[in-house]
Amino acid sequence: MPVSDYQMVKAWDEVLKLSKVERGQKVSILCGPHTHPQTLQTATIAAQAAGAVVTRIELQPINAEKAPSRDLMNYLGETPLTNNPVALAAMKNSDIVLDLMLLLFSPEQMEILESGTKILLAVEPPEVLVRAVPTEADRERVLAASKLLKAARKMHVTSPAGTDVTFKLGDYPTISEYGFCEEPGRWDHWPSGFLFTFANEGGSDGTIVIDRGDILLPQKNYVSDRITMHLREGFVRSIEGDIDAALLREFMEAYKDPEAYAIAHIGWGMQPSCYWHTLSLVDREATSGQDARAFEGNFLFSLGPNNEAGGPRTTPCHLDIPLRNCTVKLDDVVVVRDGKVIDEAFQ
Ligand SMILES: O=c1ccc(O)c[nH]1
Repeated sequence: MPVSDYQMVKAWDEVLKLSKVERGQKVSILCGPHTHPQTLQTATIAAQAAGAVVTRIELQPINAEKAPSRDLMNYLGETPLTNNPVALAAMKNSDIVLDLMLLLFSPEQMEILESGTKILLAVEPPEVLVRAVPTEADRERVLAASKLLKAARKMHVTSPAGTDVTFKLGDYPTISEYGFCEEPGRWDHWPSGFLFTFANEGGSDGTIVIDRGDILLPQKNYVSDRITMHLREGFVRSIEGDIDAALLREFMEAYKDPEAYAIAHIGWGMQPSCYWHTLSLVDREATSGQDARAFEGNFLFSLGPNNEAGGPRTTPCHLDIPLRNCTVKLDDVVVVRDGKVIDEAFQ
């Protein structure tokens, strides 16, 4: 349903409080012509109400000639912040940046975070943001799970559809997303509620079957016939299936970048306020698909860049693929069984 400004301001109030935005702090709101006006206006009001010094930084979009669609995650890495020292300096001098434009997987994002500035990404439409306002409980639950993921040296994922893949772990950090930034230098995404790490270089082997009903992002569609990926030494070596596989192959080939086939982040969803089915209810261009990334019990794997975690790959081709009904095992502990999160594993 449509969201009232009052409701959206209250949602921002909660998120800014959880992010410890205090009187006198410097809040920069990064936006572009595609930013949702209600999100921008209510973020500005809530930041002022928190007593912050508020600056809006509007940047013009780039890469339209390179990206196959308007989706914000269709072409990552270069952003309107690239070669813009004026805006970069403003953000490095802020306590928090509310990113309503999307900097994900960009060197500039890393540079801003290293300066101690917090970055909270929020590009979902207001009705999604209001439905999935984060809570302290989300943070505690995701952090409890991340303790196990940090200590794991192997992830084994299976499914009735035929997925049977093993990832060697330990070389990359674990990233927890729970929708707010309470520590300096932290990046988060509202809404979220999931966690992931990146597989060791060359350490991913086996088969991933994207089953009927599983989701491809940024395509934002439910796969209608199975896609089978064979992985060897960290890269997808073949993508087999019918029309969905052919579309995915052509999408990836268009980037002309071998790094597009590299396994990137792997993890699972833990957000009870996000759902598998909602993608069928929203305008595809209005959402970046966070419901699909965060819904409880998915196994989420991605392909492409891993610079976010200090890895060497910066390919602009980034796919996020959440699967249902998987069983995820860390060393010998099952954390998701048949698509259900096993909370006892994190106690
Ligand atoms: O929130 C996000 C969104 C995309 C992604 O690849 C990771 N986390």
